[in-house]
Parts: sequence; C-alpha cells; structure tokens
Amino acid sequence: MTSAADGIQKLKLEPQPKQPPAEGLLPPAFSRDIHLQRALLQLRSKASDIEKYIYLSQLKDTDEDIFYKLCLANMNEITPLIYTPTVGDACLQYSRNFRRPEGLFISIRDKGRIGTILRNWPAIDEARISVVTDGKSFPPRSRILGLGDLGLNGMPIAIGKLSLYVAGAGIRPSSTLPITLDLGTNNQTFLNDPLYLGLRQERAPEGEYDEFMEEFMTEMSRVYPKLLVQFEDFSTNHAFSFLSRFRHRFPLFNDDIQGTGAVVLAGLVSAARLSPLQPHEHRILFYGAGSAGIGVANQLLSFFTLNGMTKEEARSHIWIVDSKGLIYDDRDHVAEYKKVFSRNDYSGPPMTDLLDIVEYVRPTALMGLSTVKGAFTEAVIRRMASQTPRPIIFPLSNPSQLSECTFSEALRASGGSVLFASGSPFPEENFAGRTWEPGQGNNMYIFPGLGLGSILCRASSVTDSMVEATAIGLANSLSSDERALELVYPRLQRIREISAHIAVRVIRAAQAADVDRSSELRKLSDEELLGFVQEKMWTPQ
Ligand SMILES: NC(=O)c1ccc[n+]([C@@H]2O[C@H](COP(=O)([O-])OP(=O)(O)OC[C@H]3O[C@@H](n4cnc5c(N)ncnc54)[C@H](O)[C@@H]3O)[C@@H](O)[C@H]2O)c1
Ligand SMILES: O=C(O)C[C@H](O)C(=O)O
Ligand SMILES: [Mg+2]
Repeated sequence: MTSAADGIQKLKLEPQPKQPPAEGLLPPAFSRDIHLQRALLQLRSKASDIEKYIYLSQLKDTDEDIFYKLCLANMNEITPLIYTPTVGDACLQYSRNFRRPEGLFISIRDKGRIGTILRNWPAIDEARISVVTDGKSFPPRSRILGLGDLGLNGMPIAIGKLSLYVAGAGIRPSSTLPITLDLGTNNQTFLNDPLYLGLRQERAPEGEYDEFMEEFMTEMSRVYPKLLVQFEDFSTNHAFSFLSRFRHRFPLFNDDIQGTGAVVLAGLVSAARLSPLQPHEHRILFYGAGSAGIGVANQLLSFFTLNGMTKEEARSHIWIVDSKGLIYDDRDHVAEYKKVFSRNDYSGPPMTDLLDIVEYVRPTALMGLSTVKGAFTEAVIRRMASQTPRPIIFPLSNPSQLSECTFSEALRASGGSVLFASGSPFPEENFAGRTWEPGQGNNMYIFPGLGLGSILCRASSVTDSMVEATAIGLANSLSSDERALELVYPRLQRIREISAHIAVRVIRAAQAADVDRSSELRKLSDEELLGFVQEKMWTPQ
C-alpha cells in the first residue's frame, strides 16, 4: 500500500538536492547557455498561451534556474504567460490541467489542525513570503482577477504572484509558499465537474470562516515566525475585514487594496507630471467600488494631501460609481466601506449612465475597476477628451477580456491625448505616424519590492507609510528616456532595479514607523542600503 507521503514523493514536491547529473546522462554538446535558447524556442513553438503556461510550469519544476533566467531575459514576453492575463485561464482550467502540487491546500475541514498541515510544507528554506487566496467571490463575477468564484482553482494566482516575487525582486524560490484556502465553492459548474479538485460543498458560513482565519493566521505566525503574508483576491467584504483585523497583529498586506492603491497612485503622479493641470485641478472618477476601487480611492487621497490639501479637501476631488450608479448621500443601499466617498453635493435622481456622469463630474482621470468590459465607450472617451487636455484613463480590470477599454480605443477616441495604463498588457499601437507604448498599471510593480523591503528589515507590520513609500519609489523610478516617451510606468524589463529601489524606500519607512526588527540596517547610508538589498537578491545560476 502506498502512503500519502509516498504519493507526494512521486509527485516530486520534495526538494531535490542540486547535484551535477552523472556523466553520460547529458549529451556531450549540452551547454546551459544554448539550452536557454532551446527552452525559448520550445516555448514559442506552443500553439496557445495556456500551453505555454503549462510548458513554463513544467520547466520551473524541472529546472528552476533556466526558468528564472528565461523570465529575467524576456520579462515582457513571459510575464503575461505566467501571470495576468494567462493565469486567469490557468485558474479556470486548474483542475483539468493539474499535474502535481505546487503549494499548500488548507480546507475548512482542517480546522483544529491547521498547524500540522502547515508543517507538512517540504521546503529547504524557512518560508518568508506566502501569497494566500481563498479563490472566493461574493457577488457573481468578483475576485480572482475579475473571474468569479474559482474555489480551489485559485491556486495559480498565488503561484504566479510568487514567481514574480522571485523574478522581480530576487526572493529565494525555496522561501516562497503559495496557499489556497478551500472554504467550498458556490460555483455550480465546479461542483458538478468530476475533475474539480476542491471540496464539494457550498462555502462555509461567515462565523466558521472567521474562526478558521483566526486559527490560520495564528498558526502561520507560530510555524513561520519570519513570514510575510500577502492576501490575494479575497471577496470585497473579507478583503477589508481581514486586513483590518490582522494587519496590526501580523506582518501582512492585501495586494488588491494596498498594492493596487500604490501602483495607481504612482501612475497618477507620473501622468499628472505630463498634464498641464495643477494637482488641485484634478478630478478623479472611479468606475467600480470593490476592494480595488475603494482601496485605490483611499490611496489616491495621498495624491492631494502630498500636495498640501487636507483629507477632507482631497475627498471632494473623488467621485465613485458602483453597479447602481454615482454614490451620493441621498442614495439608498450604499455599503458602509463606500460611504466615506459618498457625495454630499448631489441630490438629484440616481445617475447611472457613465456618459451622463462624465458630463456632470468633468473628470480629469477615469479609473476602471469594475470588471465591465467595454464600459469606457468611444463616446465616454471622446467626451472626456473634449473636457480636459490630457485625459488620464486607466482601465484596470483584469484579465484583458474584462478591460473597460483597449489601448487602441483610448488612443484613437482621444486623438492621442490620452495618458493610458491598463491592468492587463496591451500591444503597442501605430497611430498618427508614430508608435505609442501603453502603460501597465498592475500591482506587480509594487508587491515584489514591498515584500522584499519588509522581509529584509523584518517588519513586524506593514504600515500605510510603507505602502505609500512604494508608490513614490515607483513614480520616481522612471528613467529620462521613459519620461521623454511619456510613459507612466517604467519598462518591465527593469523590474529588479525598480524593486530594489522600492525596497529601500520601504525599509526607510519601516524604520521611521519603528516597525523594523533588523535595526542594524539603520546604520547604513542609502547607497549602502541599496547595495545590501541588491546583494540579497537571489539570481538564477
Ligand atoms: N490592475 C491591477 O493591479 C488590479 C488590482 C486589483 C484588482 N484589479 C481588477 O479590478 C477589478 C475589480 O476588482 P475588485 O477586487 O474590486 O472586485 P469587486 O468584485 O470587489 O468589485 C467590482 C466592483 O465593480 C462594480 N461594478 C460591477 N458592475 C458595474 C457596473 N455595471 N457599473 C459600475 N460598477 C460596476 C461593483 O459594484 C463592485 O463595486 C477586477 O477585474 C480585478 O482584476 C486590478
Ligand atoms: O492579478 C493581477 O494581475 C492584479 C490584481 O491583483 C488583480 O486581482 O487583478
Ligand atoms: Mg489580485
């Protein structure tokens, strides 16, 4: 009879000691440099992105060094395959394509013995960073990107984010820990699918979920005392409540609320530098009021407060639209977490049409976090472009098929005046006799550096000031060449350099907030600190 442990051994999850292969096992002319080229050719020969994703997962499993070398040399080509948008399909098809475990699955039935399960993770190094998702949705079509209730199939998003920690910030692969919490699913297609790998039950009720999370977080900190936790793609209500419940007790952050807030703040700062308007002239309209929309709106208050306004004044520059239209005081049914942005200067009939809202608000910036494909119509973009000289339009919903508009649409409808960034990548465009590069406003620019800085200074918690520091660090990391091309984000190929720069800002902010536990870093100059951060980055051999 085979035991569960034998099963895992067969699935090769256990780390294999690195030894040169015995003589004769490799062909005489084999060289690792040439093999890198071979791997790229093999990758490019695959017919679809999901096949490329599967190829890359297997490459990571069999030869981690080649996998990360390939990533680092080809960030623009590989990031969309191991991360957004392909990871969306990888999630949808996870139970069909599953080959071997690459992370921990902790289910509601493990309540009472979560510590034991956590100790089963067979890593060589102590886990230092974990991305945790519950693959869960609240209203239909929310969370895991914008794809809905994925239940246990959310695992690839945790794996994808951690691959970017390694590629983008040089976190040691063996210290990363992807975790999917299986609390059941209300996705009937999965429940009916014989291949579905998760619990075949509806989601656990709130009270039980709360107890489960309490035990989970407590055990995580016991088993892995140096661990930083990233909450990913929880449904909106849980995203906010778990963040506020745990953030002062454990080192953790929520990527969708805080990471997205920071990346959009950085993009807005860069875009505003290209606009002729003064900061206090900006009026920001949010389309979508979930964890990301409200998280970003909260973070964008800093755009105004850093320019001398009070929080109250800053709030008056922000308008929010949810699925029921513009949010204002006299409107019924406004969830508590949105109320802080409710307008007290409008009291007419409900305003639901985006074109009417754009006409009324006259936004200089329009942020899409709604999961509503095509919501930024040609008419909406044209109207905005007629009201403001450089409309800032960020359709941030993921994956690509849920984007509020494409780069081509925004460019053409605005006659080239748009300052654009999208959550998922879009190709360059030829328009009006030149080539235009879109920006990608994705939290992937933030979490690697935030994680690296927090880990290196052993932050006991992740403060708002550390998150804000990532945004300023990112906005200041554009090269003169990138600025000349009017890019709002730096090129992805420079992600390691950018992450190191962000990590330094994070460490300094942690020191100022007194949450750093590696106090010897306080003695280093900024230059020495940057050197220290870069030296700590893992590099594939
Ligand atoms: N670019 C990034 O880095 C990034 C980061 C986080 C989230 N996102 C994306 O943002 C999207 C939203 O994420 P979330 O976590 O906030 O999801 P969510 O489900 O919590 O929120 C979606 C919001 O959109 C609103 N909405 C739905 N239909 C609408 C309509 N017709 N008109 C106006 N509003 C409508 C809903 O009311 C809700 O407030 C997802 O697609 C996600 O992938 C992008
Ligand atoms: O996963 C991404 O690409 C960004 C973000 O965390 C999201 O949920 O969409
Ligand atoms: Mg996310």
